[in-house]
Amino acid sequence: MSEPEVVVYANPDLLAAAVAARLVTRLVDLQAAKGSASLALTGGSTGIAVLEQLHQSPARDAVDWSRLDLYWGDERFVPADDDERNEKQAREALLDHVPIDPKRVHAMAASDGEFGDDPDTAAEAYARVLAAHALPENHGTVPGFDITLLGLGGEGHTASVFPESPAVYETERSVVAVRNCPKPPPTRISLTLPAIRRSHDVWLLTTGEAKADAVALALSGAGEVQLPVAGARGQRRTLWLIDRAAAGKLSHLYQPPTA
Ligand SMILES: O=C1O[C@H](COP(=O)(O)O)[C@@H](O)[C@H](O)[C@H]1O
Repeated sequence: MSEPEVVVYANPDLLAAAVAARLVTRLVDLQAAKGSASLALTGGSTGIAVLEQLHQSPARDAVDWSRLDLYWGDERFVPADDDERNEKQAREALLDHVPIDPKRVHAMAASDGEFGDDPDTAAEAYARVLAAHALPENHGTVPGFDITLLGLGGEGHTASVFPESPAVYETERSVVAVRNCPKPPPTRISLTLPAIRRSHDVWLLTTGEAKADAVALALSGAGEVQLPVAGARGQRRTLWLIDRAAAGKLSHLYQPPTA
């Protein structure tokens, strides 16, 4: 498992543009090296801002979108056309604007979808999707995503794994239903921390002073039960890509150079 590395950007706009550029470079390199790439998307303000930046960037055409598998780290369990849905936001920000192969877009079910209004059934179905795409070298039932993008909450949740919730104790399942979330909407589907940790790279994206305590705690050895984001690590690389405000309670070593 990799140790966290931190990159601090001066402001949220710069962060979104720089992460979009980093994504293009990494996806192009992966596709050149092995033909295709896999990316797990996040919801949340910073993750969606990155997708919007990618949409605006001419460099997006360097990616072969037809050779990309897309997954989600979590989903709000609402109807398909609900504006809260992470998939809907990602489609509007980017996916509707690039020539992606629809068969390679692996979204979690909506509450009015084929599994009905039962998040447990929808979570089990997504676990089966993951298992079907796991390769022998993944040694299990989860694909080793090349890149997993994650956000975090001020209380330390990541994906939809909240502090002290049943999901944070899950060690067997790759995907779980989550109920009674402190952040609305209350019902969600989420990858578990063990599934996230199968990723090659985990990129944690966040901005703003409201996240500064969680960032500082996660990077100073907090436990994942109290602060789930502390348990989000990649096998190859764990990158914290944050703005100056979110880095406000870290040591000066993490601060960007002053202009
Ligand atoms: O609800 C969610 O929130 C988190 C963080 O969102 P942010 O707007 O505070 O950046 C996100 O990581 C997660 O995917 C999403 O479902």
